[in-house]
Amino acid sequence: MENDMKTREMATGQDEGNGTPASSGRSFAENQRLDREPNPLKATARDVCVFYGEKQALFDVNLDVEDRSVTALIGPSGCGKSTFLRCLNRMNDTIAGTRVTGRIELDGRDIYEPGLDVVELRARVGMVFQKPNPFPKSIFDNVAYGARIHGLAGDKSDLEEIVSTSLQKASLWNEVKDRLHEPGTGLSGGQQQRLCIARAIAVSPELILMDEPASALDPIATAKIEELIDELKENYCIVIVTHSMQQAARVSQRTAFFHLGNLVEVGPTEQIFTNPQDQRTLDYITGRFG
Ligand SMILES: Nc1ncnc2c1ncn2[C@@H]1O[C@H](COP(=O)(O)OP(=O)(O)OP(=O)(O)O)[C@@H](O)[C@H]1O
Repeated sequence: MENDMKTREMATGQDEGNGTPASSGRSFAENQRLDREPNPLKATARDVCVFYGEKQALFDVNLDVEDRSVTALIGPSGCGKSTFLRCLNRMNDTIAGTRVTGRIELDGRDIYEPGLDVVELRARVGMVFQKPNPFPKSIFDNVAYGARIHGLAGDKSDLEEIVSTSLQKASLWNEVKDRLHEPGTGLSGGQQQRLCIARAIAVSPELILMDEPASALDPIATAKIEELIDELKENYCIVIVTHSMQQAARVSQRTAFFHLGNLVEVGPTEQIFTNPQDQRTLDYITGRFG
């Protein structure tokens, strides 16, 4: 009971020294209702193991990812959160000596099946990294980049439409509409991260992976990204790696706790933070390790 209260306090509280408000002004309970209907599954992982050369980084991970909701991956440093995230769009393929076993399906289709077009997969599964990484191009060209490569725009006005819609969805349009041809790298860190989200959205992904998307940002920019995640979940499936348990509690509906390469526990976020079933989860969320 004491632990319950402590963990509830941790999850609902604000980041120490950060002061980030709860996203969209909604209460913790409203955001993570335990009684909400589960959404259909977007992705499933079954018995997923990852090896970097001889070293095994993930052990038999089984995880269901619901559509139109946010799944947070939490756990101590080195537990395999980013490794798992990268499995979902086969980014691990780009690291020499990496081997993935098991099965990962997106909409019921094995994403590791021979012959699958990885470029197309990465358009369906967008990624936003810890450090904003705009291309050294204009704001417009950053967002237009993927649409051009994938031939999504029939003509110039189609492309302009894609760029403006994506910037609007990323809550950046009003700040940049008069400077679309200035360099993306000239924006603030928070704006750059929203530009990267707009770039990801521009190719109409179904799943968006975010690897600590706010960890390089100040509290105000962090709050904007959290609000944006909250809005995006209405139309997209989002999986986010975060070191901040408060952030996981604010933005996610489901939370998965990793430890030493194992997925220890996954469930509704409120349950994970108030009534975890595994002692390791409890130890982590009460700050005993990590
Ligand atoms: N490219 C790589 N080559 C070899 N080992 C790696 C590589 N990337 C990650 N690892 C190892 O795999 C394990 C899981 O790493 P991973 O980055 O997935 O953890 P994480 O939970 O995301 O950590 P953090 O929270 O610190 O980012 C760690 O032991 C790490 O050292």
